[in-house]
Amino acid sequence: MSMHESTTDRDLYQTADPIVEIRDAEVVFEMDRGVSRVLESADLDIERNEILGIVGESGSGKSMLASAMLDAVVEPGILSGQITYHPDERESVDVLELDDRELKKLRWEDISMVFQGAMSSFNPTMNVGGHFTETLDAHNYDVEAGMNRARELLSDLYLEPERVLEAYPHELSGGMKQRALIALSVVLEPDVLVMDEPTAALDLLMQRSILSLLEKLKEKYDLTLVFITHDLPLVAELADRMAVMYAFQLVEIGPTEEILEHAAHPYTRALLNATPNLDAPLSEMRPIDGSAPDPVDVPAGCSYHPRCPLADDTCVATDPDYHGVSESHGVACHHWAHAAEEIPFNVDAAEATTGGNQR
Ligand SMILES: Nc1ncnc2c1ncn2[C@@H]1O[C@H](COP(=O)(O)OP(=O)(O)OP(=O)(O)O)[C@@H](O)[C@H]1O
Repeated sequence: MSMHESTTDRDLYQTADPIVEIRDAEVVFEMDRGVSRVLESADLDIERNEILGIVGESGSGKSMLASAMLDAVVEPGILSGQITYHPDERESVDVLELDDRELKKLRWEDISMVFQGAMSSFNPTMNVGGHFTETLDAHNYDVEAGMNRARELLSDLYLEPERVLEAYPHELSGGMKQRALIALSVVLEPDVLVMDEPTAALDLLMQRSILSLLEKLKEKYDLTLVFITHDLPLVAELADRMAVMYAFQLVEIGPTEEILEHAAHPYTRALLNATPNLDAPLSEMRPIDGSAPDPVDVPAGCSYHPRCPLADDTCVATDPDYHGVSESHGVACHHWAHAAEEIPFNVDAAEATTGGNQR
């Protein structure tokens, strides 16, 4: 898929006031068994103050996209493309041109990211308060003012500030640790908070309560939120827009409600049909037939063709361009216009996207 053919194509992933612009972002790993392209020509805007959900199966490249945004792709991965951060409408920062010191600043003070499994990144020998003072100190912030902000954030997240600041990581439950980590991630007042699988290690009740707390935090502190997840119900509930990844590419982008009701990519429709009910636990999801491609051996043409019921010779031969389903809804599929008709939502998915589930 290539998304830079014409102005019309660009309109599909461009937003009015982007805080981050990702253009033609690619990540490759040179492996013994060949070149592994784990992010392919990704084009995406993150709109100021939106909640964006990035969804897709495990291994589809979601974390790579997030790491690319912060120039944080692990060695020996090679990132190319253009990442631009706009602190405000008129200012532009070329993220891939920043030196180490500037990058460190960007990653805490502008675009903060909670990595997958980050709860274990707390230093077990340091109490939670120590993590806050160390972070504030490392960035030359006024520690006293910063700790006041930390206390306020912790209490916004329904934690007892003094108790939590004195506690060592092992003394906190998973949910408490996750909330303390969120407070730590935003203590230096970033504009954007990127969360990779923010609730994966938590039970369902804790997941939902953390999400509603994040929503509150977003309003109070004017944050832009990006969720990377395979939890479709989470995205349905929270995100203003969603981006769907399949095989290291963005295959559909648009307003969440529009995609839930009129998904135009066969993969998105399969993903929605695999979710029995957007309120149901993820464990009840039915798998999609077939398996995701190996990054060293991605099928030619449309990479979804081996699993797609609509695939024909065109799909085998040609990588689809981006098409506009509406002004703000784009899809990379040759057969997008017939997808809804050919792949109807099953009853559960239809119920979940139209009735029953108030979004
Ligand atoms: N250090 C690495 N070296 C080589 N390949 C890697 C490395 N890290 C990840 N990959 C590969 O990159 C691809 C995309 O991985 P990524 O973690 O972005 O997927 P994901 O969609 O976030 O998956 P998950 O939901 O499981 O976190 C996968 O095929 C993965 O095996």
